[in-house]
Amino acid sequence: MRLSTVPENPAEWVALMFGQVPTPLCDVIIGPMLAKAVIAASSLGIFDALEQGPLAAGGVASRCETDPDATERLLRALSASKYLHESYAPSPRPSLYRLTRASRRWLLAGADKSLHYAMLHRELDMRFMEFGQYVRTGRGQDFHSEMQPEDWYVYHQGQADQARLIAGELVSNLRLPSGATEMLDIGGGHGLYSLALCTHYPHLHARVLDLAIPLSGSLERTKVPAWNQVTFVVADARSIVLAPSSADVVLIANLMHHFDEKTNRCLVQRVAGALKPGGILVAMDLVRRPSSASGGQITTLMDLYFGAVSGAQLWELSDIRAWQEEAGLCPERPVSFRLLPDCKIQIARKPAPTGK
Ligand SMILES: C[S@@+](CC[C@H](N)C(=O)[O-])C[C@H]1O[C@@H](n2cnc3c(N)ncnc32)[C@H](O)[C@@H]1O
Repeated sequence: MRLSTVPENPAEWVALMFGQVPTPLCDVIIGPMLAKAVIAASSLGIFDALEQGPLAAGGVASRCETDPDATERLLRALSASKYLHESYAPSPRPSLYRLTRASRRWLLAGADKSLHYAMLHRELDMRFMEFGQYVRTGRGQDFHSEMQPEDWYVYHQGQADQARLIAGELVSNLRLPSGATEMLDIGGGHGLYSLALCTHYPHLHARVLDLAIPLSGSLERTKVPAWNQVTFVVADARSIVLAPSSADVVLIANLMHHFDEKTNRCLVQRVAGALKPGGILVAMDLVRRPSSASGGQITTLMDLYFGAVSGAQLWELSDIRAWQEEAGLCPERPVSFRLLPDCKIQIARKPAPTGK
């Protein structure tokens, strides 16, 4: 999938066909403004204000405690961009605005598949997108050490929103070693993958290791019994000592793209030592395609982004498999996520000792 300029009438369609539309202007003017408008609407509670039904701009403004005229501009921009429907009424009656199906599904803070915090997370990302500086110098920033304490909440919650969409698919693609009880979730942040696995495997206990742990209560931990099987530990994956032969399963999800090759190779080596014989390392990440010729707008931009924010990159599947093999693990066939095929699950098993 990729973003592109979509014509709205036959004249625009013809102009686009004949290369007469200045598409770069659409990308750099419309793209950032739309992103900022959706993020602002999410943070101001505009979508939530419309949850119970249509409202005029004045009604939205009074619920969100915002300026009525400015709110109307935002509502009109969101309607033109298909985030809301506007029912136009000739003056003096005000237009009414209501949620589209996509906004109701993805943008209400309380929706099952809410991406509310994933939207706010993007504001945080934008602070680090110094692509020009990165490309000039080749040096990335250090996103995790430069975040402010208040940023961590949005970061963990935003990552959690994304994880909720695919945690079920991750679980259905894993077969844990029989009798598995110990899991490490390295860079596990919000811990939702651990929770999903502990729900599925009631005898599993997961330890989530991360630079910062989510605030208790932020993920409604008390309501779900399997949270009792999950513990959070503040740890740096680059240096933490992992007890030998202590884990049945180690998950490294969306962390390798923040590390350079040497760090990843060393991490996989230490993980291999920490696995029990027959245990598995589950590496899950967006991967780089060998060439951008086959598309991949999402992955190539993310690759640039991780370079700029962490001085690292998306890795090719072959890199991850090579680190696993070098560590004495046996990589299995990779699995792709249904809706995001460039996100892969690469499992590798530690061989059990062969009997004499
Ligand atoms: C992109 S998030 C992924 C979170 C979660 N694993 C997921 O897939 O949704 C990367 C996580 O790795 C953590 N992290 C980054 N560097 C780390 C390090 N050196 N040691 C431990 N955790 C780290 C971050 O704090 C963050 O929670």
